[in-house]
Amino acid sequence: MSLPYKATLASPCKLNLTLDVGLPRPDGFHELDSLVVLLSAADEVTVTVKPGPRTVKLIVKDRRPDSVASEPMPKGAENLAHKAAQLALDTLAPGQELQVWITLAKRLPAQAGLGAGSSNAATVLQAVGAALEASADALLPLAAQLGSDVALFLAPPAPSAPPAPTSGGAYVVRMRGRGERVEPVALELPKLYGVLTRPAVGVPTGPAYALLDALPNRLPGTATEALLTNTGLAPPLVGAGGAALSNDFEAAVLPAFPEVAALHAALTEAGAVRALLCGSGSSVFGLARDRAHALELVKKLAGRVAWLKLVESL
Ligand SMILES: C[C@](O)(CO)[C@H](O)COP(=O)(O)OP(=O)(O)OC[C@H]1O[C@@H](n2ccc(N)nc2=O)[C@H](O)[C@@H]1O
Ligand SMILES: Nc1ncnc2c1ncn2[C@@H]1O[C@H](COP(=O)(O)OP(=O)(O)OP(=O)(O)O)[C@@H](O)[C@H]1O
Repeated sequence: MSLPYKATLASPCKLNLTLDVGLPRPDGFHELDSLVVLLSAADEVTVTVKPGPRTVKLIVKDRRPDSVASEPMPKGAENLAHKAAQLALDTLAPGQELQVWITLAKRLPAQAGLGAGSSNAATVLQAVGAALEASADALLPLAAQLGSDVALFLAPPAPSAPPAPTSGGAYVVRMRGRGERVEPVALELPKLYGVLTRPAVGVPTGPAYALLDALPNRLPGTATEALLTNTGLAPPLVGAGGAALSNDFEAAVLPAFPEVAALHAALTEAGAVRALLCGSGSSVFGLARDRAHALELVKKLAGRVAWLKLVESL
């Protein structure tokens, strides 16, 4: 262990290309089946691990524009980045005189379905894990304790997993269980471009699942399995009008949140190949044919939506 350790890392957001949500389990969580890519839009996390009295110190620099900054951003022990550091210290270095200092430059909106808080937690886990020379396998159970979405942000994949695509395509993860079971998928997806948008309102995750449960006679989607089995290695995501993309939350969240539905419609009207709700919302992704098309969408929508960003898959 070589201390002090210091790293500044991008903490990216995610996009569920498919999101099939099962019926509620006895523990209240929902069984998921989802294909996920990471997107270029990111927060920035600087982590320092050094000898000293056991403490976790967090500085949050809130860089979110005012238009999407109304959701609370915990600055102390409630912040997922702080929780991740505390959990990593307690589990990986019990009793050792070590401290973790974190600076979180927050750019991504919260309550957006982008998993930004989960990503922050995973980034901190990775940094503290690297400082303490912990194995990737040791971090996975910690991720699951912090939130359902945290594991998917723990890259690189386990050594036993198939390699990520090498042709400049997207790195795709299949997420199952309540979200904690993740495996890289050898899908040769082209790099995806699009515009990521968010209305002024956020959608909290728990209530979004409750809205889904309240839909009468709801049948969980099967888009993930269909995409993997029917289209083999080259899913025509962009070519087929984005028909392979799917999110079960759209049927519940769009009718309940008019601002989200309006944004979804605005993206379609602006010419996106497909407008897709991000996770449980409130962000909406507009899929573009290529980078030039994504830029065109940004120009059309600029000034009309609370937050937007040109993004590409990682
Ligand atoms: C919608 C997604 O973004 C899809 O990737 C995730 O499922 C959200 O994951 P997350 O924000 O990490 O969720 P957690 O913080 O673990 O849980 C928040 C709440 O969402 C609900 N929840 C979450 C995950 C899941 N598989 N089933 C659920 O029912 C539960 O009510 C839970 O209390
Ligand atoms: N580091 C953090 N970044 C963002 N939110 C955080 C963080 N730590 C705690 N939170 C709390 O978590 C809530 C939701 O965070 P997050 O951004 O992960 O939700 P989300 O965009 O809905 O993502 P998900 O796709 O996981 O549902 C916020 O409203 C905030 O109170």
